[in-house]
Amino acid sequence: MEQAVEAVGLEKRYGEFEAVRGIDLTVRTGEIFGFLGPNGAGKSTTISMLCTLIRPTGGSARVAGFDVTTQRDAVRRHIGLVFQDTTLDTYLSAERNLRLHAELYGVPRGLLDDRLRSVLEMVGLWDRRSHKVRTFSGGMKRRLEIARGLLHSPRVLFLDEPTVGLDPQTRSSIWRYIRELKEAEDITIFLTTHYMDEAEYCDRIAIMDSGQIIALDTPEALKAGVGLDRVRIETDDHPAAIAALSSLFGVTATVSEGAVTFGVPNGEHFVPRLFAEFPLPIRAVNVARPSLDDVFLSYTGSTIRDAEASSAEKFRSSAFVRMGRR
Ligand SMILES: Nc1ncnc2c1ncn2[C@@H]1O[C@H](COP(=O)(O)OP(=O)(O)OP(=O)(O)O)[C@@H](O)[C@H]1O
Repeated sequence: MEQAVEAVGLEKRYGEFEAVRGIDLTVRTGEIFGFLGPNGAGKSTTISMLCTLIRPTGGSARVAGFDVTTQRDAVRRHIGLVFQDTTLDTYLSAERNLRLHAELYGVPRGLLDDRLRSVLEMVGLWDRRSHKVRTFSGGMKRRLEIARGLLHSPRVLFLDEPTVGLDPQTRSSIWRYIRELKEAEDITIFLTTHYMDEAEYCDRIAIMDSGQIIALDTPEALKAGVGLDRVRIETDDHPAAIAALSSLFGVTATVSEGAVTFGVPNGEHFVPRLFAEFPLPIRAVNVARPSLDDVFLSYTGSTIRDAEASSAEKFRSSAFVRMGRR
């Protein structure tokens, strides 16, 4: 069976700046594939190249079997898009928006009514089909966009940050639809997110940082690869605690978010030893299995949140320099 997405050395440069640095990637037909990374990592740029919205400056990619540079129309006919900014006509009804899209994509008339009903039912909007979109909440609009993206039965559905800006309840309902979709349709879903918890729902994820894929596997395998549980302890004397941890157990600890933090291979076996042998009072202890944030941390040395904060900082200081130069 052909792969849903295949990229080889895919690259996008803006002048000197390499937004995407020659990535290799294969997405299997039928999987939910997530692209995870901090703001500015290159996720949207990659997805835009795969959707033929921007042209690569190097490498190649095929989507649904078609080349994104030389067979752009064929790629477009076989994909659905849901992007961050809404492109719905809010003065029209939900159904009208979908019918316009169907015309654009040449959905056969004989199939349209059934298809319209099935996608609107899938996202729970069949009863609201005749309402104007401007009366819809943010979550309903996003669901309608997902329905629209599916209307022409695409082979690959691209979702760029499908839940950004939505409240937690709406986010989880969007995810319910995405998972149901995978059961109901013969489709591959390729999405970007910077929410760790959402990446957990994907069959496989690629973690992206500074234009490169730094890890690619199932969420479980990536977390298992970290190999260490994270232990956090609160004490009255952090430097003494760090020294004791090093001399007694040979672990290297640091202070993170106000607690002494370190990794050990088997957290639940380590904690009883800690209480038995540790020379200082322990006020609180917390043990956690590795998260995807720990995966990111182990590859890049910083958390996704820190990476985003530092890229925002870089942006602010370059804006400041630009302003100063005026
Ligand atoms: N048209 C452009 N010209 C110059 N630089 C660009 C352009 N588009 C994107 N970039 C830069 O490319 C880098 C990657 O951007 P991209 O939007 O792909 O990141 P992202 O991972 O999708 O982040 P976000 O979640 O914020 O969209 C960023 O540093 C961005 O500033």
